[in-house]
Amino acid sequence: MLRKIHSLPGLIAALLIVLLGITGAVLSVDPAIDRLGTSIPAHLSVAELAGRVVAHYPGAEQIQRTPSGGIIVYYHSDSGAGADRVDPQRGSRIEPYVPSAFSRWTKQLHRSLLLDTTGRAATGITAIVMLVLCVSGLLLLVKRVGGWRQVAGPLRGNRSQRWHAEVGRIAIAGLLLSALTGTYMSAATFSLVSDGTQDEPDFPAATSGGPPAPVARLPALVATDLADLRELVLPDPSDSAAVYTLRTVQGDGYVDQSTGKLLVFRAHSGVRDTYELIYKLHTGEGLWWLGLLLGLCALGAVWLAATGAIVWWQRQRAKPKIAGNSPAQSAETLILVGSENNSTWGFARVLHDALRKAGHKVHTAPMNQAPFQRSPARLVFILTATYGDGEAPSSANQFRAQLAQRAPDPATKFAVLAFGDRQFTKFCQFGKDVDAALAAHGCQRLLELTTINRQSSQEFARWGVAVGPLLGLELELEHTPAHPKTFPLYLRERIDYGIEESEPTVVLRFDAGAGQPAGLFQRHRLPHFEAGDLVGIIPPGSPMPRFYSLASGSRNGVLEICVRKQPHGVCSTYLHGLQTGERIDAFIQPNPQFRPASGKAPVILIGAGTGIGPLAGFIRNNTGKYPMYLYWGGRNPESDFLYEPELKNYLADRRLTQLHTAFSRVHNGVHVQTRLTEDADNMRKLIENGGQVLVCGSSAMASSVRMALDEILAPIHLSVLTLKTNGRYREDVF
Ligand SMILES: Cc1cc2nc3c(=O)[nH]c(=O)nc-3n(C[C@H](O)[C@H](O)[C@H](O)COP(=O)(O)O)c2cc1C
Repeated sequence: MLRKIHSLPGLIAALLIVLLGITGAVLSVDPAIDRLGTSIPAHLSVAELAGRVVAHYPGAEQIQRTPSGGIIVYYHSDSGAGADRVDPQRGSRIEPYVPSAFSRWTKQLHRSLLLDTTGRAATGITAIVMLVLCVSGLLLLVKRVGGWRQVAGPLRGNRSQRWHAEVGRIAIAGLLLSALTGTYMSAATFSLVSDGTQDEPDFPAATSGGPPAPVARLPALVATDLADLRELVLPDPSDSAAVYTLRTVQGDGYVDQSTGKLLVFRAHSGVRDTYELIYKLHTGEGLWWLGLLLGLCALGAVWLAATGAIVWWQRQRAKPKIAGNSPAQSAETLILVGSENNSTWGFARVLHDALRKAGHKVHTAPMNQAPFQRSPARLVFILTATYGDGEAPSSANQFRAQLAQRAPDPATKFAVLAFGDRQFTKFCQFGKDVDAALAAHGCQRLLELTTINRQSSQEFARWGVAVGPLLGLELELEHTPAHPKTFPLYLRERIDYGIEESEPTVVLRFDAGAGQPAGLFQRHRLPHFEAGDLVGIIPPGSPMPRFYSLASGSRNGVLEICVRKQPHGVCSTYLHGLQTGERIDAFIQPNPQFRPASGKAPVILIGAGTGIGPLAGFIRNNTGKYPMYLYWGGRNPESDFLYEPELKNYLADRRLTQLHTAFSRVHNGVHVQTRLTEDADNMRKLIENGGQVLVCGSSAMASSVRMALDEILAPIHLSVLTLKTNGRYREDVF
């Protein structure tokens, strides 16, 4: 619902938001330019200024002070009427005052789209839409990150989602201010609220009628500071009944031209002061720095409209399209889906199709629409993502409450397939909660809960292999989530390890094929990537990409991965068989969470086996020589000390501060977690100094490391969970 409130009005008003954003940003520069060309004298009275101006302009009719402090004189002379910007110190001309036609046009476009009343109404409605977008966007952001406390924390999601949320949270205050003030000003334009400008003072009933005194000596003007002046309208000297009209920040009045007394004065009402404050806060007039900030936020609105449209389109593309969905009333099997960004639906569709092909009558629906009461189905598959910080995704946020009221028949068998990301502290938490809730209602598990990390096609296929026999079927579940366009890579170099241990591991270095003939629009250039990102490689004969952590960044000129040959592994066997010069097809999947934080705090890198790849990449790119400590576990130093020569060079040139290795297949062999425990004092010191931990390797190794570190950190009242919550513990686990 919240998402609909955010995306629908956003999409409808997107073009107007873009237009108002651009024109608002252009206009925001005016106050700063105006302020730049203005010198503001301290403690000058209106009388002094007017005296100086009149000396240079005997035909002066009006003196105006702009919100930025500039002084404009409107006058008539023998050559006609004119307006000049004047120097307040001398009263002499600086330059003719010619308001910019472009600026006026932009203002009209911003206020009324050059369409008069209809346009004003449209911009007013856009301001209200902006208000709705700001509030709903903020609530969505809070939901996304898992609570108000995490609002400033790291953002997750694909690139467009992250950019949308990142710019949104930076610009929200400015956009909210612009939207609120814009809405109020529109309401004032249509007299829905008062702006207080109608409260004019009454013209004085009588004046002294005496001869005009020099303006510089009129007491009411001597008593008015120039900083308070808005406008002084000078009287016609030939009319003895005429008066000065004085408009100031505090109010408006009339001054006798002979006695200089304030004949009438009417202070501005609270309504008027409020309107003027709102006007100032919207335009930045008189607050040039605020104007510039609001201008940047207005550009942010343009960016948000563009990225918001992309995010919406991506979500539409991934929307569920389930063919042959049996009615719930006749279905034998239910597939219930919990999803936020729709990718889980792709997996659900593959399961649906496979079961249908095997003759099952399947009904697939969002978890919030679980038809337990309407359906005779006694087999339920739950495929659900986790969102926020361990919470339900939007299509499942009512599920547990509904379960309490309308639970499935206890004879129902169920299996939960939980989608998540190991980078989160609460990995697949919602799936785990649902699994426990169904069991608590007496339903039987068909299979233990299975987790799928980062939409892994392989893990999904393995789950199919496990589920199939329980249903008396052979379930071949092949699903490849949409991936970016691939690019060719050519093997430039390979370094083989582990042959003696019969555990072949190879470091492969690819380039973009500088020596290959280029097509018309082809460039032999690697796309941008960083060490720690993932490369998806599509082996021949399988549409499923396999992901490998990158050991280099594109700035290193090569794409480097470290691959261990897996028994029966389709892709690892393919990669191990590659000869230099051969081509593969690949794409990059950014993994921005897995990077060393910039700065001087120590970085503790922990890995085993091929997990050294991205860690070696981080050290290679540590050109600032910040403290980096590597703890790495291998099998045998003779055969599989991966990156040995490079690591020695990094130690020598201080890109690496300390290297701790652990080998398991030697006399008294140990694993990497043992090294950590041996070095516990050092480890505690590094963490107390703000250290960050990056772990890469198998999930078994990562879990042993977590246990060892929890023990090491207990005396200083810290834990892996606390470090994870603070973004100081990151894992890349396979
Ligand atoms: C903002 C955000 C928050 C997430 N929070 C969690 C989480 O707390 N635990 C977890 O295991 N996965 C989390 N994930 C990962 C998703 O569950 C995972 O990417 C899932 O495959 C997305 O499925 P969907 O596209 O159907 O929503 C989060 C993803 C995003 C974008």
